[in-house]
Amino acid sequence: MINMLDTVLTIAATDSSNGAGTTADLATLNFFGVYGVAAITAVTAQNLNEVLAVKPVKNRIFTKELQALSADSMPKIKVIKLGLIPNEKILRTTVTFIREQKKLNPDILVVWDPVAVAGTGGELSEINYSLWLHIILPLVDVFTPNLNEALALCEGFEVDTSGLKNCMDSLTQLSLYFRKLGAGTVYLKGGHLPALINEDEKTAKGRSSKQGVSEFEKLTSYIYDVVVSGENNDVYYFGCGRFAGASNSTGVHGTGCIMASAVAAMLAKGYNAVDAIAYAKAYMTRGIENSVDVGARSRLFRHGYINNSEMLQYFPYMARTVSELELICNPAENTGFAPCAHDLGLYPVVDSSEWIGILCENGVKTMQLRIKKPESSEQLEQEIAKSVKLCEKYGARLFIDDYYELAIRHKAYGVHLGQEDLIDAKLNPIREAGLRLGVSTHGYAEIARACLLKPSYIALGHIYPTGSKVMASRPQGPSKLADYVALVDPAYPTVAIGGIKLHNLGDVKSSGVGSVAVITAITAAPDPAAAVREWLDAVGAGSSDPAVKTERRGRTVKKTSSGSETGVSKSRTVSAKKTGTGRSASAAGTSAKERARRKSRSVKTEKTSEDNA
Ligand SMILES: Cc1ncc(COP(=O)(O)OP(=O)(O)O)c(N)n1
Ligand SMILES: Cc1ncsc1CCOP(=O)(O)O
Ligand SMILES: [Mg+2]
Repeated sequence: MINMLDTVLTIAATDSSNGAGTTADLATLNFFGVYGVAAITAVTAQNLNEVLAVKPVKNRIFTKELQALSADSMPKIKVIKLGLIPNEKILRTTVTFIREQKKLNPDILVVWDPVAVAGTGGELSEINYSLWLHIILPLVDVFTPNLNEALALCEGFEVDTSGLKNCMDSLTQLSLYFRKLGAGTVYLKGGHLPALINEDEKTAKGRSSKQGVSEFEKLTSYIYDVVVSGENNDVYYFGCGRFAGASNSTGVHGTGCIMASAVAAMLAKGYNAVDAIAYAKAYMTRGIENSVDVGARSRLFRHGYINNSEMLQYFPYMARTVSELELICNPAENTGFAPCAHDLGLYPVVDSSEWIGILCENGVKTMQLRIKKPESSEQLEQEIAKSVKLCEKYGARLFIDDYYELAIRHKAYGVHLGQEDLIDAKLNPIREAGLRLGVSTHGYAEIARACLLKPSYIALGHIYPTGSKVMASRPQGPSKLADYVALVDPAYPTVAIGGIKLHNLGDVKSSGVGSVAVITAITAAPDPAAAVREWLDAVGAGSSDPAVKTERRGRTVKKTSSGSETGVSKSRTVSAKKTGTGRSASAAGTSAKERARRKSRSVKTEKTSEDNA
């Protein structure tokens, strides 16, 4: 169903082939469930081989289009997406219009896809954008150039292609150039990178490989996009396989327009820029993998309604450091963490071994020791050691928050780490010691990062306002929680956290989440033992653990005929393997209807001996 109030205005040209331009923009917006309106800047005669003609509309008509669309009789525009602008007259009118709109509504967002040349090669605009950057970029919230466009706009910049690290640093510098000129989030798409690497470098990089995958292969077998966003210029790397099916063509027609429209749609739906980009990339991968070869130079993108139950296989991976990004290039070594029960059930988070004792005695089977201000390192270690012993005695799963080295030393069941913790944490020792890893996420981009690390479970938060932790993001709410669960389940066990109380538990359970983590609902209860029992009745203690360590789910990275690897094959199993046990009837949110729906899904599940237990 389209939400008519989430309105996106596309300012762009028509494309007679409907592969790109305003009609493709409107199609994309439609498939994302937002309402699209268009102000046409030019009429182009194009097909999948070439641009035959570009005819700008008269500035007088263009001005009238904008006037009509911003009238009170129309839904309020939330996002403006800029595509092909053929000449300076139209550009001036556009800039004036955006300034006026931003004055009237400071929340309006602008996405700019700097179209100058068609994918098939034809010149589309007579504007020298380099001269306009300082005027346009301060008005732009998300700037989405591809590498060729970015290099054309930053004359003299040379991308360092000597290895993945240097290359990512170089793309970050290029993105920062646009940020300094005023752009909000810069989303630099790196698909054109291989064309910048010369033959000599190929052999040199092949020899310099340490891990069996040459630097050349790393740079050419995958696509890396760089996103720079936020006050601190936070860097996000998005990586995905390269689509092998496009090798006989110039690519898929219209991807720049469609991608920018998908980002605009997600912004209109209220997602932040980085989450919008993560989801838009998944939409792109699905449409590109299913694109149609009609025997022309470029292929036709295949649109479709978004449906989270099938989107995980198309999701990009996100990394915050280049060493994390390397995991994409070494899929065989990226084996993932030990699996845990698919439904962890009630999951109280407490700050002392005394609390751990109370939980164990009252039948809780999953819990976390989260000590934020230890009295001393000795006291911290003693508390961890004591808690591990208690949980061993009662057959309960104990996750240790943050202190993974102590968790390894004392052989806890698992560790819980947040997005910031992951930047410095050494994950190999956790994996090698067989401890489970739970990872916090707060939206699509962080889920994309969690999926790269292949944790034992994914925590989704914070669902409601919480007084137990200062949060950088907004509460997700139960509807987004349901979307996230539909995306990652059954590939990963899920845990909901943040502000969950008995009065909102029904909505949380309806999402199908496998576990509910709470702090104050139990620790601030007048009778904690009674509260634990009440919560256990409502949520359940979760299912039992898998009997044996099974193969971690992950993308099947297929070799293409040229020998390069691609993670884009249909046969990949990113969402296909459920390594946990079957769901217990009392598991959070698992209604009979929901279980039946999941069973009928076409995902293969891997049974363990306990599935039938
Ligand atoms: C189950 C669960 N989910 C989320 C968190 C939060 O972890 P993190 O983001 O690292 O924040 P701190 O708890 O360390 O403050 C959690 N601990 N447990
Ligand atoms: C640690 C943490 N991480 C996300 S929300 C949260 C606090 C949850 O506490 P409460 O259940 O009291 O809202
Ligand atoms: Mg933490």
